[in-house]
Amino acid sequence: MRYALEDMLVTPAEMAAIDKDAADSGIDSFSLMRSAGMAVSAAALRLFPAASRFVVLCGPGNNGGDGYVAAEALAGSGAQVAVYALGDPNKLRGDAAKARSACRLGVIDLEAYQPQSGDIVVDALFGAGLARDLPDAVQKIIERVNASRVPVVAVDLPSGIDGRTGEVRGASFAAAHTVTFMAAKPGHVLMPGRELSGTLEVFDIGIPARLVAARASDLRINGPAVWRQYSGGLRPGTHKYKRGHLAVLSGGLTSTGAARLSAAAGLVAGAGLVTLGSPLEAAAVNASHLTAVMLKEIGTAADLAEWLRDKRLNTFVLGPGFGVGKKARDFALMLCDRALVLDADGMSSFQQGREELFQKIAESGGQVVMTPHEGEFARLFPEVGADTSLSKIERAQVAARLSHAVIVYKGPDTVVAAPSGRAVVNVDAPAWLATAGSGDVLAGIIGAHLAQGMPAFEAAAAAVWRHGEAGIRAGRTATAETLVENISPLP
Ligand SMILES: NC(=O)C1=CN([C@@H]2O[C@H](COP(=O)(O)OP(=O)(O)OC[C@H]3O[C@@H](n4cnc5c(N)ncnc54)[C@H](OP(=O)(O)O)[C@@H]3O)[C@@H](O)[C@H]2O)[C@H](O)CC1
Ligand SMILES: [K+]
Repeated sequence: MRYALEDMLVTPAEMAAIDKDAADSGIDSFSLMRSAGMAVSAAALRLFPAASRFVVLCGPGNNGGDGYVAAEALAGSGAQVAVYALGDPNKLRGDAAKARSACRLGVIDLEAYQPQSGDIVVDALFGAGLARDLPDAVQKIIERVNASRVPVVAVDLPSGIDGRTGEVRGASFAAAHTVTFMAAKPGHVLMPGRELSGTLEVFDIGIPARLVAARASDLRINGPAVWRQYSGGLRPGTHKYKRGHLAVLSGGLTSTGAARLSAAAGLVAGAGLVTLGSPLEAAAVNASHLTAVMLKEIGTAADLAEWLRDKRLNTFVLGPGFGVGKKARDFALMLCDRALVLDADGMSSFQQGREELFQKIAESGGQVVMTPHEGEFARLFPEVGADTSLSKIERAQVAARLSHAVIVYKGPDTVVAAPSGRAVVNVDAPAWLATAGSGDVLAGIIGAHLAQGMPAFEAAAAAVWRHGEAGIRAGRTATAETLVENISPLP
């Protein structure tokens, strides 16, 4: 069996258990620290060959231990190196104490460090063991370094980033590059940790991949490896190939554009047929803008019930521009037993009465995907949104469990979570993807995948990835329309 470490996400607690398993299996933990420190030294030399001086900042734990190994290796390569330590280096324990005594350089107190032009900082203050907010004195040093614009190479994580949540604990270095070990951590992919980590290098220090995989939960970086086994069946010529019929429900006369964007995206993303269900008052305006997308008059719950007698109608998008209120609630409850993307107003309509929706989803066994951004998430799951002890991944997992739906928790670090706890974090979205109508396009792509028979989790994860790729292709001046034009085939 092959374990793909490249897309795995491992929490600091899981990593600590993996370290222990490695030691229990007879692997020498100091040799792991040596590999870690050597990798950091190699990265620093590779990225900054013209540095006048490497300044290694060492903390009180094993992250500091990696720093002493790196400092010794940098000095051994002929570079100028200075080491500054937090706390008394004589109090280091275990492997970190060993690394300190194998380093021939003198150590200066951390607070004395004044960044100079030409310095490259190697940040080995805190890594996976950061347990609380940083002390004020350390925050001051970090702010001093950040203000000086001296480049920082972080060991494992930029000090101050919580590896589980990506949150800043008081202050954090803004690293140019981070070298982490064996697998990326949630803190490297969740904001603001992702931005503050700079470029990320995952270095294999020699822990067998099977030990990592044995402790890792079902948490991944989103990419084709997560859903390729299903996208293969979507290609013309394969025996599973079907294109499905996607239905998108339009809002009233003055808010029809959002649903048309979803419909257009659904068609480009591969749904065989797309029908816009429109209230009569908006039928003319919709008709004047549609060509390949079909139009059907759906104004009332009775119209919808009649339409639903056609069991081939397997997938719906409800929410974009639809309007908040009873009609949206009634429609959503009628659609829970089909594949349903509940977006925007479709979700906001359940700020009150969500229990009925969640129960219906659980009972119907349909494939429901909900796509909240931060504000919608807080409306639908206020108690989860307000729990600051949880990471964004954990909030999405709790919401998925509560609602029985697949949750696409949108943002620059979109998380897709299933009720089972399975989750992916998306990392390919460019900043300019946050443009008006972008969410409507995403809802349409998810709908297209569901219509083609992809399971809800994979349909959502693949859509989020494809939406990000469309953003990259559309470039900085992307609009919702150009996003649709730039949806490319699924890999
Ligand atoms: N397999 C691997 O990934 C390997 C990783 N290595 C490196 O080891 C670190 C993790 O080492 P650890 O000792 O567990 O943790 P840290 O060095 O990050 O920090 C622990 C010490 O820091 C103190 N601490 C924690 N938070 C604070 C804070 N806010 N303010 C002050 N001090 C803090 C903590 O003290 P406690 O009182 O909480 O015990 C510890 O003294 C990993 O990141 C890698 O770099 C190995 O080298 C190789 C294997
Ligand atoms: K660090």
